[in-house]
Amino acid sequence: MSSLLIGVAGGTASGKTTLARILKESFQDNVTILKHDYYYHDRSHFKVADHKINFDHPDSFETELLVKHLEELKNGRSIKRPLYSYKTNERLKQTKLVKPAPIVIVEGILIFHYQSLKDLLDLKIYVDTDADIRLLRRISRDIKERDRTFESVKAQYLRTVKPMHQKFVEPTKYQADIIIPHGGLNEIANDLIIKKIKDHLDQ
Ligand SMILES: Nc1ncnc2c1ncn2[C@@H]1O[C@H](COP(=O)(O)OP(=O)(O)O)[C@@H](O)[C@H]1O
Ligand SMILES: Nc1ccn([C@@H]2O[C@H](COP(=O)(O)O)[C@@H](O)[C@H]2O)c(=O)n1
Repeated sequence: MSSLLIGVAGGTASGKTTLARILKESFQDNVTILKHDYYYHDRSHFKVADHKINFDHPDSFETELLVKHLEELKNGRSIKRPLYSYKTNERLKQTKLVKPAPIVIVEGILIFHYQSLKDLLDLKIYVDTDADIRLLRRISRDIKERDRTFESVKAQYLRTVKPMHQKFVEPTKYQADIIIPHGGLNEIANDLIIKKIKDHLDQ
């Protein structure tokens, strides 16, 4: 059986990681998760506080490498994925071995932007959460987990995150097979996706 590739897109802090985690908890070793964020270009020479970097533009990622890795996984071969630090904006020297699995979830704000990536996906899910909720979540998360200050989150949001969302992320919503409102813990939507995955595993 070839792997089922599921793409989970949506704005920052919409609940992509939360959905991927719920699917992983349900299907354990049957699920492998790859984040587009692992493939950010190295920007360790900048500090986010400089507000110089645009992390929300499609060119910020090494998407060709992600596409290559997804093809490898789909063909049953392991890959060594990059490791990335949001704290230092750095692609680390080490890599992590990822084994193929029946379900591969790839998640990221911009994954439906690239035709080559979209073509690989068997199911495209867009997690749709209101911008004010996402911003509130992002402020808490970035301060707690990504070593940011309120001022830096605010400046980055206004300078790049919001305009890039409007220009590049939001339009990809209409590329999705399923749009999940109130992303993160939408139980009905999550149950429907779990059912779809079960059907694939039972084939
Ligand atoms: N339904 C929800 N209710 C409250 N907080 C949530 C919900 N879904 C996600 N979060 C929180 O919001 C933050 C961003 O969620 P996450 O799933 O990491 O989003 P994304 O991967 O889209 O950036 C995290 O701190 C997460 O715990
Ligand atoms: N060094 C970095 C890399 C990325 N970001 C921001 O992360 C967001 C994407 O991740 P989500 O979990 O929120 O989907 C994106 O909006 C980037 O601005 C960053 O701040 N620093």
